[in-house]
Amino acid sequence: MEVGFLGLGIMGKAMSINLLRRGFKVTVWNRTLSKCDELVEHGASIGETPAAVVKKCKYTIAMLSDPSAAQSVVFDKDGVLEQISTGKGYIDMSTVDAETSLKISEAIKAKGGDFLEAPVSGSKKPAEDGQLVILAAGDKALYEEILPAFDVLGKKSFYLGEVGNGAKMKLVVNMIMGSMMNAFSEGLTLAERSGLDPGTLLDVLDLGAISNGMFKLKGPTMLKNNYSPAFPLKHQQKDMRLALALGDENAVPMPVAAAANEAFKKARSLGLGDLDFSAVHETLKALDHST
Ligand SMILES: NC(=O)C1=CN([C@@H]2O[C@H](COP(=O)(O)OP(=O)(O)OC[C@H]3O[C@@H](n4cnc5c(N)ncnc54)[C@H](OP(=O)(O)O)[C@@H]3O)[C@@H](O)[C@H]2O)C=CC1
Ligand SMILES: O=CC(=O)O
Repeated sequence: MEVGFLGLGIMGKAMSINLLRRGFKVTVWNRTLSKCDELVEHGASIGETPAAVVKKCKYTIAMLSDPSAAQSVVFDKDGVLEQISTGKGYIDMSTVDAETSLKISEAIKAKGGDFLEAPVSGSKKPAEDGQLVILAAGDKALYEEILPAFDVLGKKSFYLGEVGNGAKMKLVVNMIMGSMMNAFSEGLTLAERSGLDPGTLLDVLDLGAISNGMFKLKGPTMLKNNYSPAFPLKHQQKDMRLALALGDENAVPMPVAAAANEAFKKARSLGLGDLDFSAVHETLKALDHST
C-alpha cells in the first residue's frame, strides 16, 4: 500500500517509520524539508509540497501541530486541496477542534475526495511501538480502506461516526489528562515540601485505585527534573484551550480543567512550551514559598 505522510514531528516521524518498516511505500513532506532526510534513510520518498504528495498517493495522512497548521497544509498554495480529487483519501490525525475538522472535510469533499479525522491517544513511545489508540470519524469506506495502516500505527481503532466526534473524543481525553497531570504535580510538590519522600509517594500511588500509566511513566522523570519532550507542553495547552471551548459550547462547567489550563499557560509564559507537558510541575517550584 502506498501512502503520503505530511508532518514529521515527534509523532509523524515515528508513525511514518513504522509504516515503512511494515512494508508500506511512504512519500513524506514536512514544512522544514530537511527533516525528511532521516525518513529517506528508512526508505521513504520525498514530496516537495503537500500537493505533490497528494498527486502521487491515493491516501495521504497528516500529523500536524494544531488547527492553524492543519488548515495551512490543506488550504494554502501548494496545499492538499490543489490535488485532492475523486478516488483519493485524506486522513488528518492531528489533534484539532471539531470546527477545523469539519471545515477541512467540507473542502475535501467539495473536490470529490474522501475525508477521515483520526486523532490519536498515546505519546511518543506508543507511536514508536505502533500502540496508539486511533479515534476515527468521517467517511466509513475510507476508514475500512485505511485500516491496514491503522493496524500498523495503533493497538485499537475506534470508528466514532460523523466528522467532529473523533476531535471531540480526543479533546475530552486530553482535558482529563491535563487536569490529572496538574493534580499529580501538586501532589509531588506537597509531598516534598511537607517532608515526605516523593519516591515513596509514587510507590503508594502505584499500589492503589488511582494507579495509572501516566503517573508510572512520568513520575520518575519529573522527580529528576527531566522534561525531555514526548508530548510538548504547548500542545497540551492547545488541547486544554480547545476542550474548554467545547465546554463553553455545551455549557459544561469545567473549573478543574480551567485551573489546569492556567497552569499550562503559566508554564508557557516561563518558556517551557517545547518541553514535555509534565514540565508544568516547574510552575509550582517557581512560586514563592518563603513564608
Ligand atoms: N507528542 C505526543 O505525545 C502527541 C501528540 N499528539 C498531537 O499530534 C500532533 C503532532 O504532535 P507532535 O508530533 O508531538 O508535534 P511536533 O511539534 O513535534 O510536530 C509538529 C509538526 O507540525 C508541523 N507544523 C507546525 N506548524 C506548521 C505549519 N504552519 N505548516 C505546516 N506544518 C506545520 C511541524 O513542522 P516543522 O518541523 O517544520 O516545525 C511538525 O512537522 C499535535 O496535534 C499533537 O497535539 C497526539 C497524541 C500524542
Ligand atoms: O495527546 C497526547 C497523548 O499522550 O495522547
